[in-house]
Amino acid sequence: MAKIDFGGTLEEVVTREEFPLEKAREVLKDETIAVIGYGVQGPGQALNLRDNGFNVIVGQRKGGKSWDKAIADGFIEGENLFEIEDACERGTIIQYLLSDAGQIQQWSTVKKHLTPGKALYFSHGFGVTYHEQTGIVPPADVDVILVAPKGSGTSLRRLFVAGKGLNSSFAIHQDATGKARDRAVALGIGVGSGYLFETDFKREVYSDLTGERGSLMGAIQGLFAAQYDLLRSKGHSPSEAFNETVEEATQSLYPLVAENGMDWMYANCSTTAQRGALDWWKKFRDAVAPVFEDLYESVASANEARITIQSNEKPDYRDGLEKELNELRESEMWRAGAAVRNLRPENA
Ligand SMILES: NC(=O)c1ccc[n+]([C@@H]2O[C@H](COP(=O)([O-])OP(=O)(O)OC[C@H]3O[C@@H](n4cnc5c(N)ncnc54)[C@H](O)[C@@H]3O)[C@@H](O)[C@H]2O)c1
Ligand SMILES: CC(C)(O)[C@@H](O)C(=O)O
Ligand SMILES: [Mg+2]
Ligand SMILES: [Mg+2]
Repeated sequence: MAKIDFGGTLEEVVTREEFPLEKAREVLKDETIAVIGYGVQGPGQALNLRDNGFNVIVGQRKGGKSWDKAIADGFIEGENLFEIEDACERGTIIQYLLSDAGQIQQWSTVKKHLTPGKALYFSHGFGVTYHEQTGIVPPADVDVILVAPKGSGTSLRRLFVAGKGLNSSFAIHQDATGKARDRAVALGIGVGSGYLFETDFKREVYSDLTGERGSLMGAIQGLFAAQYDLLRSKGHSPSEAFNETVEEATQSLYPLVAENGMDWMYANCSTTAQRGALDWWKKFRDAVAPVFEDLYESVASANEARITIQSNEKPDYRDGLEKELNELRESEMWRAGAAVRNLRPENA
């Protein structure tokens, strides 16, 4: 593995140079990879694996939009698209990509087909780490591995098509065959990862739940809303408030951060902006630090897992979720956002 200096800490990562696609194909040449679930990660991983030349089948509950999407993506019923149980029987590697709640409900079906020597693959440490809540305890004679792309399945596919690659973490929970590590890394390369860094199931789920509730999704909406609401309350127009809060961030400044880091983005703004940002960022950090402490505690105590599982068990959960997403979409800030997006020259 390549040793990389991450800000002073040496870590080993797997790159495409040392583990090229040809090697991944060799490791998995006799495997049937059954991707179970065709929601968001399922399509990204299944299509990338298929395009990379692996033997992929899809298992998905028949009927409904995920099944239809698999058909639209070229999977053929009875050939490489099956009901979940059928695919689990055929697969030598079972990529368990149902929703985390769906994994609990289908576990007894999947477990039946985990015969000795197969591999059970997750893209999240959730089911195994919170086994007391999920009941997911794999049999001892199968490999249990993880490859967790660090981003949406939509981005995994888009970046692959563009010739780029999302980074993923990987982990080995159980090595029953002596091949678990090679299988995990080969699958990580096969699904289109840019590079792979090692973790374990618990660290993956703790960091992932913190990230998505925090700076990736929850905190960012909170920060945007607080600034937008302030500007509106002080008499600024919606277009001004939205542009100064969201549009400039996503369209102008975040791409600069992605390209060359925060200091470089700062250096490409005025000295006035730099003075202010350098003076204020620590105040924001200190204000939210206690919230992040609460968040991590809620993750580590399994409280977040409990909330996720219990809310998903409600029969009307999907309707409620849609209502909450709609509330966000219909808020003034995001209606202003829709208008702003329409005004981008490329959308005109
Ligand atoms: N969404 C992402 O981009 C993303 C990113 C990284 C990791 N992950 C992880 O990947 C896994 C899959 O996540 P996802 O967001 O793609 O899932 P999802 O919510 O899109 O669901 C995937 C599929 O599960 C099926 N499903 C749900 N409940 C079911 C049930 N009870 N019985 C049968 N089928 C059922 C649905 O038909 C759906 O097609 C999860 O472990 C998740 O944490 C997701
Ligand atoms: C895409 C994310 C947020 O990284 C993933 O963790 C998820 O749960 O969907
Ligand atoms: Mg997640
Ligand atoms: Mg994530």
